[in-house]
Amino acid sequence: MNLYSIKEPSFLKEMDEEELKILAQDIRDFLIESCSRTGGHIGANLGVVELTLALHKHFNSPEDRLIFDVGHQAYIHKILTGRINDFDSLRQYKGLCGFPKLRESEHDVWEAGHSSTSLSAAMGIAKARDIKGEKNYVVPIIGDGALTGGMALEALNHIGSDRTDMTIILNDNEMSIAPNVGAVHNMLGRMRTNTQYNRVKHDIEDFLNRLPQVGVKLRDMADRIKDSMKYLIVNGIFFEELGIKYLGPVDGHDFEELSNAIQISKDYNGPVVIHVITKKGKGYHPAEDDKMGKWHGLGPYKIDTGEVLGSKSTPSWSEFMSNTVLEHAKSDDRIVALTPAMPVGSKLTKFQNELPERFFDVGIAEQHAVTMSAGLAASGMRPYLAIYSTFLQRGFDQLLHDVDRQNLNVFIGIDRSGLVGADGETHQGVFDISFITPLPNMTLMMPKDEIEASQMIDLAFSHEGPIALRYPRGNVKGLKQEGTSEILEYGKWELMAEGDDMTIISFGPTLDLALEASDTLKDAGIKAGVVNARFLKPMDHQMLNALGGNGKPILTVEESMLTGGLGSLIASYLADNDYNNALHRIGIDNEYIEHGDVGKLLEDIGITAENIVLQSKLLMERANGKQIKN
Ligand SMILES: Cc1ncc(C[n+]2csc(CCOP(=O)(O)OP(=O)(O)O)c2C)c(N)n1
Ligand SMILES: CC(=O)[C@@H](O)[C@H](O)COP(=O)(O)O
Ligand SMILES: [Mg+2]
Repeated sequence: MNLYSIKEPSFLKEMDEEELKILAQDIRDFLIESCSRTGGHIGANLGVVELTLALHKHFNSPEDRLIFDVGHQAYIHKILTGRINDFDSLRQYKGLCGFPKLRESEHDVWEAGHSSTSLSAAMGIAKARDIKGEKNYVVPIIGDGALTGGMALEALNHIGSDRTDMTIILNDNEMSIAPNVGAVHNMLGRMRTNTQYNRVKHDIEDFLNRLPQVGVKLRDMADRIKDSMKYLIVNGIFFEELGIKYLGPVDGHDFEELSNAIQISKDYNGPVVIHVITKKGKGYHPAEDDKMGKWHGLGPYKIDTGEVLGSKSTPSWSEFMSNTVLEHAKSDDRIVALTPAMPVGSKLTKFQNELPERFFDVGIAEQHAVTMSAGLAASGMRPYLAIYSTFLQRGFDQLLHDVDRQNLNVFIGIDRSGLVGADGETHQGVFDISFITPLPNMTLMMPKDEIEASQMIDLAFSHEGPIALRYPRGNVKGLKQEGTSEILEYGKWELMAEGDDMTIISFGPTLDLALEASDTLKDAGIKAGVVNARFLKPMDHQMLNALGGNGKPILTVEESMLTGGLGSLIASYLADNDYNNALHRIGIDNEYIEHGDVGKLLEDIGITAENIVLQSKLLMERANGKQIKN
């Protein structure tokens, strides 16, 4: 069939297995080709082609609610709900979102991006259904990786005890981004291989069902025998004991098996989990053979070779950070490294290979990772926790309650700080400054380049108390470290350009824009100094007193939320100390920033050299009451 003519999924109801197989192949071919140009989460999607077709065949979306955990595997769902023509713009500026998006389709009933939310969402949606007396199926689709997240386990605890009617699809491909880890993963492994147990269980149930109805007593006894035998033979005992009916394992690439399991679940009154076994990357060799998580999500690639296009010549920030930390760890055996399921993205695999006994991938468990770091520090270790800014949001209470309050020596590498681009509003790393700076004991830094980052890492490992270093997605500048590293003075900002008329204060990558703007402003006769506010906490009060004292206008620039950001902190400091410099802040003003090319997003927000120039002139006019020449 012509994929481009699909408007909604009801046509699937009429399709037989052979037709479905052909459609599955067409969708795979489309995804491999389309993602080769745009990039995207190709691996996860190739694994759920048959599963998504089966779900849309047997359930009636949108009345039945399909809730995708993380949401990175919803491309087939998007195709089946009439969005194939938008795939050229996948994850691009103003284009199709890489995750379910309420405004894109009535079939997207839940937005995500962060993992392990689907079961709690399903519980809320199912409860609302029951209270309102509606009749529909609620179907969360959760991966084996996402199932290890605390929220998912909290939700199972509730769903099982409440016996709320829903069909949980557990998509088990043995992979998180990297190979999945942990005891839940090991347990799923045992369930996967227990097909024999399943057969025995089925035979016993069959035997009991055939027993003549010779009285309640015998029937009760038979049930009890069956219950006690469960411990020996029933697969999925974990779910069954929680009160959730287990069906599986089911081959997720076999339409007949999928159909049978879904039909049984629909007839069952109460929560059911269907354990579906799939192969990540199915049908495309480079992705199918990938054991390292490279094909989980990536940029454009060559289809025939699987070569990823557009690789950079300098190391990524993640690689630089993790390898520098590894060098420290080699000479200090108190240093350990932790990651919540992101060894690939945070580039900790070298650390993992070289010092495996001091490396912990704790799975999708940010809260646990933060508190475990605190525990390590409480026992004299020097933990380094690499965590994406967006995922640290999950661990905020742990950062406050366990790390900061106890003033422990935890070093946090805040990866993907600032805008991340293609993943969009669920993943932008723009809130951490606002939620970290109120914590009394924290130190928070962001370097302008890798040389400064090196100095900050030195400082972090000798610092007493919690300390965090933000670094962006993308690559380091490729600067050469000359001689021995200079020692960074704690809490000191850096004057990068002199200028008597006004001061631009920024930090991290946006400093380059500030320097460029300062140069341009000279043509308009404005001498703008540039300050590198590399310590976001504590701020450099000596420098601020000097700037406050000279009374000249101050412009702040940050790739971060304005509320609680550096500009706000400076404004508060100036006001609290009776300085009345004219001030303007450039940053993100109370909105979520969607997906797209970071350059374009920065332009929209006004984080460009041109806008810094413009705002500087306006600020100078405001302060001096006279117009500046263009
Ligand atoms: C809270 C949170 N932590 C980490 C991530 C990063 N992440 C995205 S997908 C993924 C792996 C999910 O594995 P699984 O649920 O098994 O899905 P699969 O990709 O295997 O289909 C991870 C760790 C995230 N999205 N949210
Ligand atoms: C869906 C998700 O959370 C991850 O797959 C994320 O897209 C990874 O981002 P990076 O590509 O920046 O590692
Ligand atoms: Mg998985």
